[in-house]
Amino acid sequence: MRYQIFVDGQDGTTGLKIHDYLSKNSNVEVIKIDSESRKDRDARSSLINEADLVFLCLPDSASKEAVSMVRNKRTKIIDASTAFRTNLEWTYGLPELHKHQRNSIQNSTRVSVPGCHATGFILAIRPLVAEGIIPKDYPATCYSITGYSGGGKKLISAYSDSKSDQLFAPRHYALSLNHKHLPEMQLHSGLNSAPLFTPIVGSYYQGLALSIPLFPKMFLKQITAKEVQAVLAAYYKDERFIRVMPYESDAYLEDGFFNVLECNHTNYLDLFVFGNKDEILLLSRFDNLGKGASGAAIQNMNMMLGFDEDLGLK
Ligand SMILES: NC(=O)C1=CN([C@@H]2O[C@H](COP(=O)(O)OP(=O)(O)OC[C@H]3O[C@@H](n4cnc5c(N)ncnc54)[C@H](OP(=O)(O)O)[C@@H]3O)[C@@H](O)[C@H]2O)C=CC1
Ligand SMILES: CC(=O)N[C@@H](CCC(=O)OP(=O)(O)O)C(=O)O
Repeated sequence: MRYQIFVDGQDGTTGLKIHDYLSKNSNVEVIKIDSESRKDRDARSSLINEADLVFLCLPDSASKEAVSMVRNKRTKIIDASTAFRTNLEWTYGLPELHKHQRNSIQNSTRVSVPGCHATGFILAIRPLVAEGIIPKDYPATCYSITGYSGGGKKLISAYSDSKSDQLFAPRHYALSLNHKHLPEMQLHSGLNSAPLFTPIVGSYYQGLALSIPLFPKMFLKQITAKEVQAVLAAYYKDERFIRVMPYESDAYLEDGFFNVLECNHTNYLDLFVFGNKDEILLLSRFDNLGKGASGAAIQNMNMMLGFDEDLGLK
């Protein structure tokens, strides 16, 4: 049997990338909406209820509207927006979160895809909170550098169409310190409060690296950077897509610089630990359109439909 799949938001950045993946999967049949009807409520509703699984690749408000249109118990939903990521009736689509999460996703009909920055933060810090190394009330901070495709069609066209010098420089944003990923960062990291988070968008298409500076003197246990690497390596040892890199700070620099693009076009998330006796830096690197969005969405679909979790992903 081939599963019927509909992508609401099929012509957007995340939707198009999901289509690429689906086109290589012979177990699914993609049903499409006419482009000019893509915002027509009745046309969308009809396809949503026809499908076995629907990806929502829409702004939050349109995602909520789509969910309200489901009239049957069969249709499973994977939502890429921020709308349901902290809704406890939904399952957070991060199978590597802890040992029960994969099972929850497999049995769920409503899964939200984590935000890209949130993915990088949670996967790096959560094991250290769970292992009683970092206290729950640790005042965490993090910063991120990301490609402009994370901003969807609007930001992509701003970067592709403009010749403004400003766009050649990295640019901070969310400086009111209220980035939309903060609630999920708090809920799923195990920390009592959200980190102080400052993202930076760069003049390149895709690829993300999120850094978390840490002071071990504020930890519950005394531990070196090298031992932190070992804790993360043990925590993720059976995870196909999380690669905890060996503790070799200098090995990751090319001519003195870190390569943020190395995981592009894959579903890998690489975790690095750098440090000295007084300071530790956790760094997660991945493709914002891969493990940060469409790759993660496909990984969730594979689990929800009973395929191999890595089917079509590399
Ligand atoms: N880009 C990324 O890296 C990531 C994005 N996300 C999230 O995924 C969702 C989609 O993002 P992204 O693909 O980047 O966004 P895009 O802006 O690239 O695409 C969104 C698509 O949704 C369509 N759309 C808007 N409103 C409606 C509606 N009412 N009914 C039907 N279609 C509608 C748009 O139509 P039109 O063609 O007219 O613009 C567009 O094609 C967002 O919630 C975003 O936050 C999540 C993780 C990463
Ligand atoms: C450059 C840029 O604007 N990036 C987006 C990331 C998009 C993303 O992962 O998240 P959502 O799914 O929550 O939209 C941002 O930081 O808001």
